[in-house]
Amino acid sequence: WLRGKGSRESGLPPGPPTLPIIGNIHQLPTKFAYLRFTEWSKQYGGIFSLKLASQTIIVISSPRLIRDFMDKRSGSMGDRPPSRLPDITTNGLSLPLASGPVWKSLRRAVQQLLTREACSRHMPIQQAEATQLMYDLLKQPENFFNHIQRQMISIMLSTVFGFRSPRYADSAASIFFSQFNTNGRLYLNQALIPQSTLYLHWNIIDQREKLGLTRDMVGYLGGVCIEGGSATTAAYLHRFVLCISCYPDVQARAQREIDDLIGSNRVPTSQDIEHLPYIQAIIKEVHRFYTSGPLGLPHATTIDETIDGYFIPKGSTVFMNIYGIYHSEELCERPEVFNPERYLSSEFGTKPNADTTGLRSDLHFGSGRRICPGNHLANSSIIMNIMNLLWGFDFTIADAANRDRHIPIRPEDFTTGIAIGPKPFKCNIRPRSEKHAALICEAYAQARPTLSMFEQELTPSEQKFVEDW
Ligand code: HEM
Repeated sequence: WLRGKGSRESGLPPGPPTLPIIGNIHQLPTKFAYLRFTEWSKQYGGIFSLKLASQTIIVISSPRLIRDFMDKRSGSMGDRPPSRLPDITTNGLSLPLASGPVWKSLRRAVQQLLTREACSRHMPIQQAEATQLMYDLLKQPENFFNHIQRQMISIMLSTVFGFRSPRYADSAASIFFSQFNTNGRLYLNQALIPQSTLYLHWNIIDQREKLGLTRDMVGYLGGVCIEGGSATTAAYLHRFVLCISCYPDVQARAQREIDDLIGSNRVPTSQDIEHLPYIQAIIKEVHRFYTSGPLGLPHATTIDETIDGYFIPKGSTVFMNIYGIYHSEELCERPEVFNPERYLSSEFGTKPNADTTGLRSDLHFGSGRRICPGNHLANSSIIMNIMNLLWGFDFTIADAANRDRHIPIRPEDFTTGIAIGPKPFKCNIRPRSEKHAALICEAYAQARPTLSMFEQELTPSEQKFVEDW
């Protein structure tokens, strides 16, 4: 039964030479696989294959093939490869890893929570939370890393469960995270959460049977939203702070743009973004430069497929090499440089005459029917926070070693978890003027009634924090 094991079957896309039995296992790095995959894509092209013993891995680094294969044939590409450990710890109920009817029910429910229309109902609390972030930065700028995480966890708690987390330490957020981390599961505790505040998740519970959800599935859904939704968006904002601190010219230009539109007599609102093309370009460039999930999440094929004359057997694991596309020298001028301007001269930040077939601006959210269901929520948080931060604060990198290196793009400076973000770093954050600081305090006072609607379940120490802060 070992005969042929590890070797590449004829008809598969090309790839690095294999060894008997193990295939390419010995060449796979344990960390930062996207860098090796990107090197291989330069050698073997927009689609290549690897063998891990008898398992076939397909890596796609061509936007055209992502469109034709992963987006258009999403029905046969939308499964996930089996993952034994997470399946044991979550009973197969974790949406990002789930398959078959369980995935269908969970996906329908999450989409209901996060449609564009549903997200517009979350705007007031997102806006109020973004205002608290400015206020937090005024009061304790050195803790910016945690303030950003708190905000994102709090938004997810409010949108999913109807209550917020006003501070980071000993908060509902940390309790949820510790439950999630220790048990690999997160239960919805109805006794703790009054019906009146459980406005959204309650909808899901109400329709539980229609959606085909068990009580356990509802619990896991909440956990996945909080974990997936907050870690990714917080890591994005950490990457933004890093980029903007290391590139003072970009920061100054963005501030000129926002000053011309808004000045210092009011805080930004969500409608302002339409008139801020350079800031829009910064948002895209941060996604491109430091890709959150460089290989997305793996997909799996449910039937035999052919693409561009290659055979892709049923059960193959397929990665989209988002990092490789965003850092392709064929597509981008000097991809290793943080340069938002590239998005002012072309829609996808590509160089003149690049072949942009199949490119889209949201590759970082994945593909096909598995595309990130949290994209609207993430986008609106990102837009609001980036406008606020550039309007209200000056950022300078505090650590001279980082400043001299210009920008730490080295993979070892990044976390390797669910979403790639910089490890904690020091940054000096100061309000741009006393007038800006006063407006931030005023905006926070105005945001308090919205925030307090989600504060009916605070612990006494959280209550004291809210009163004193
Ligand atoms: C900047 C922020 C975010 C980025 C870059 C991001 C990126 C991604 C990516 C690449 C995938 C895999 C898609 C695929 O398999 O093709 C994904 C899946 C997922 N994301 Fe996000 N995400 C973000 C924010 C959020 C938010 C705010 C939520 C809110 C709940 C969320 C919930 C999920 C879920 C539940 C899945 C699994 C979907 C499935 O397997 O059907 N994400 N995300």
